[in-house]
Amino acid sequence: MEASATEDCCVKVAVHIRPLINDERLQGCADCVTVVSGKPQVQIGTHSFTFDHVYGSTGSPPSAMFEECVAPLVDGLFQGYNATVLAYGQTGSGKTYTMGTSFKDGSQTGLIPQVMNALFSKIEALKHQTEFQLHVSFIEILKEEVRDLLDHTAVNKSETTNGHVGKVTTSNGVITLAGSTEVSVRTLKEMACYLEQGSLNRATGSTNMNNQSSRSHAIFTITLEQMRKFNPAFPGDSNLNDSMSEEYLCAKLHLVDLAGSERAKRTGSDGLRFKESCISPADINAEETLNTLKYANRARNIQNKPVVNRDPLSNEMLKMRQQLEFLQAELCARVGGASSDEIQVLKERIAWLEATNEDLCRELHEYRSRRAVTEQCETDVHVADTCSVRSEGLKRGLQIIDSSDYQMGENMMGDSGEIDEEAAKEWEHTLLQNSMDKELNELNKRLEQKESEMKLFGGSDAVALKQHFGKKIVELEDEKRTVQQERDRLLAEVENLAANNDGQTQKFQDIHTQKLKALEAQIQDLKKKQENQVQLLKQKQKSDEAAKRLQEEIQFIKAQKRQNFRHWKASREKELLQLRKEGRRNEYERHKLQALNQRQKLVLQRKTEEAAMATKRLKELLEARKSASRDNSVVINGNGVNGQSNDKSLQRWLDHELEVMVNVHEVRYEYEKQSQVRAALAEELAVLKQVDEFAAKGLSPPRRKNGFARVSSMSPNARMARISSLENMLSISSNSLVAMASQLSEAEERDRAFSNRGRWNQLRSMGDAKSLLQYMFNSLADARCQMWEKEIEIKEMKEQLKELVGLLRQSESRRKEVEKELKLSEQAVAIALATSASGNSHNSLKHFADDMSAPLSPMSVPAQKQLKYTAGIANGSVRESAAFMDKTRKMVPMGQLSMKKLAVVGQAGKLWRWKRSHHQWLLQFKWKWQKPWKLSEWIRHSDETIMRARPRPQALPDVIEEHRSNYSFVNR
Ligand SMILES: Nc1ncnc2c1ncn2[C@@H]1O[C@H](COP(=O)(O)OP(=O)(O)OP(=O)(O)O)[C@@H](O)[C@H]1O
Repeated sequence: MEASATEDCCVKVAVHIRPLINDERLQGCADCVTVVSGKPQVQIGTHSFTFDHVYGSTGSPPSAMFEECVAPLVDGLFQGYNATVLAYGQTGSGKTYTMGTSFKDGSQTGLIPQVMNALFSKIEALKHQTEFQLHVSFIEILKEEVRDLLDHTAVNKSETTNGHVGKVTTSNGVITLAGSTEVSVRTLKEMACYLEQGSLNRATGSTNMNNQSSRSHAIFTITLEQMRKFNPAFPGDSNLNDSMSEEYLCAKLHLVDLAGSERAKRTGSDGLRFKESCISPADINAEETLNTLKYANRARNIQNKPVVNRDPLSNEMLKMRQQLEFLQAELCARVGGASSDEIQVLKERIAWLEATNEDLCRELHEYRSRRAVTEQCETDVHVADTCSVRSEGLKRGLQIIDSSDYQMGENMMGDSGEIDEEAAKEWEHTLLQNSMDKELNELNKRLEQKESEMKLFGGSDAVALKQHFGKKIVELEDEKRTVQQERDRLLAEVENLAANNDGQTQKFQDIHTQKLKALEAQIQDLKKKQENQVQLLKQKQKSDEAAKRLQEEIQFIKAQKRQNFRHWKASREKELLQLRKEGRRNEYERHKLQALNQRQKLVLQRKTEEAAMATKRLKELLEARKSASRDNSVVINGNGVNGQSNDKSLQRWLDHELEVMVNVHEVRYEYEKQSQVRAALAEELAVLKQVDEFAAKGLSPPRRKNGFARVSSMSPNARMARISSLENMLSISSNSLVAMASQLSEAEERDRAFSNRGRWNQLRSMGDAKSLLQYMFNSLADARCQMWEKEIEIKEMKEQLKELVGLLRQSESRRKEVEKELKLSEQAVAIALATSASGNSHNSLKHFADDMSAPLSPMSVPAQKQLKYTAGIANGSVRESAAFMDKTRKMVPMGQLSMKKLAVVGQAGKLWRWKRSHHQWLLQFKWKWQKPWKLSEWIRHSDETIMRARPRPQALPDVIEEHRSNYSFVNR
């Protein structure tokens, strides 16, 4: 921005929405701020605000903040413009984080470190033509005190005057800080060191002074002085020569980390150029976030007039230089410039240059298109190569897959290699699968074989086979014997024939010999067959044994299988039982949880409705106030109304104001309550989620305090149901909180505006003031009297409560005593029965029965009567009180009483009436004030007590009666 271009400009405002931090997440906070997509617009509840920039959440990324918002200010610094960057927002909204005021270990996240980087880069680029001097100061403002953070002595001495800076205001309104350290810096490292040192001093002070950081403003100021050298004849020429002139500029960049907005309210921010508004998106901070956004939105209307901070002398010189330039230009124009020859030469030169330029452009174009073509070709070739390689690879892969003796090619490269590798893997897989299939088939075959063998050898066929082989052997034996006989016969014949020894005989002999040989062969054959049969028989025996063994094994396996099945069945049944048990427990838990969810939801809904009512009422009151203030101003400005009606309108106005205040108080109270409820819900949700995480990892969750013990034992389904219910409730709570925050912020806003204008502007005369004061006095007196009455009532109620508690305790102890006695008497009955059963005399039983008819204790508690009363809240132990029972028993008809006695009875009657009214009151009190769940607990407890107590006094007389009338039964 040049000095000549100086114009008014508005303060620019950017909103930085930080993410929810852990603490907020733990509190179950929800995001209540939304960014309108593509626009620098923020929405919270029903409110909508537009800024110059929005970062974070779903706005622009925070990393762009420096370039878009602060870098132009750094550029402006080099042109002599002052600038200020302010971080405004509630405590914990991220101001320090955004500014980087707590700069540590070279962290680059904040704006200040980025400013320093940009500053030094620019200095480096300009140092050949400009001389720079940099100074920094770092101060902290807490209330009215200014503390120098670069003063070593200031550390740990915040109570002393050391390090404290005096404020001096000069005549032209510029504020200078006397005594603040302004250190000269030469390098980035030095500057970073000072920032770090100052941050450290601030942090130290903060610990000493109870989190001062959120209550104090921190200002880091960078002062840039520059001595620019330039040639006045050619302002654009940066070459240094003897005729150089100098220009001095000095500008400051203030980087301010303001105090938490809710603590230190508005500060004067004259001359600010840029403003970062940090906000927390958490619903719990909704009210303050709204206030911040409203304030920031208003800040956009502040107008600034930037001025270059120039040395007056160099300013004057610059003006003169500009004038000189202007005059020179004018002179040139007037004189008419150069000769026509020169112009001609120049024109020719221009034409030549233009032609050359055209040629060059054409060449460049050709070259570019050639290059494009070459590149395209190269690309095509490359693509073609790749394709061919791929297709080759594919082919090869397919060939390899087709061939049965597939081997993976190790030298395959590139894409084809990948394809082949994939194919190889696939093939390998197929092979493996085939071999496994084969193996399986083999096994199946063997199994089948075995089974057929089993069939062959086992079963009833085996006996038949054995018989068959036996028969076969016998047949063979017979055949053998026949053949042997035939042979013997033939041998004998041969011998006979040998003895005869003639030609014919020789012939017969030969025939016989041949026959014999054939028979011998037959015998041999038969022998072999016999041996084979024997072998077969042996084999058969072996197979039989094997079959037997197999059979035994099968039996064993079957038995084992049966046993396993029994075990499995038993374990399944056990599991089922367990599951059923768990199911029942889960069901019970589910019901319990459902009831709890329902109850809590109802309570929350009721609270939310109450809050909504209060909020609505507040809204109406605020609207009414707005229109009323308009009416009032009309009335007052009109001056046409008599004093009485003016008084009335002032009184109405006062009542209204007070009502608004009370309503704001009510909404704030509801807000606090709602926050507490929300915190409790969030805590439970966090625990449940933690338990869920542990469960997902198969770990047992850590032990919790009493309230959360049941969370750990919840079933996953119950947990899920509870989580969803809690989330639902949290969302309701969050909406309610945001709605309340919105109205509270509105009320505060209007109240501020109202207070600024002056609350008492409505009062125009002393008469008005006096009358209103009188009205106020009366109202106050009324209120105090009412308060006094209420206090007395409370006191009385407290006393009654105390008394009732005493009575309750008394009757409780009495009940216990009675129960004890009852137990004793039961034992006595049991003993008596046992004694009578063992043949004791009628007398002893009679004696016992007499004993039983007599009072059980000196107090003669009418046990049946006492225990017969109907169950209910009012019939709590108070009614059982011994005193009350005594009084009841002592009542006698009025006619039988003397006057003296009547007086006593009258006293007793009074007491009795008081007791009765007291019990009625107690009944009402309990119904009214007891929490519903306590009440139901009480009912259950009292019912149980009665149920336990009731049968005994009834059973006891029955038993005695039975003993009295059926004595023979006892003897039997
Ligand atoms: N943009 C962010 N991203 C992540 N965490 C952040 C961001 N902004 C702030 N935080 C975290 O929020 C917490 C509060 O931030 P910070 O101290 O900057 O707030 P503050 O407004 O300066 O508070 P105070 O007014 O008390 O000084 C810190 O733990 C910080 O790390």
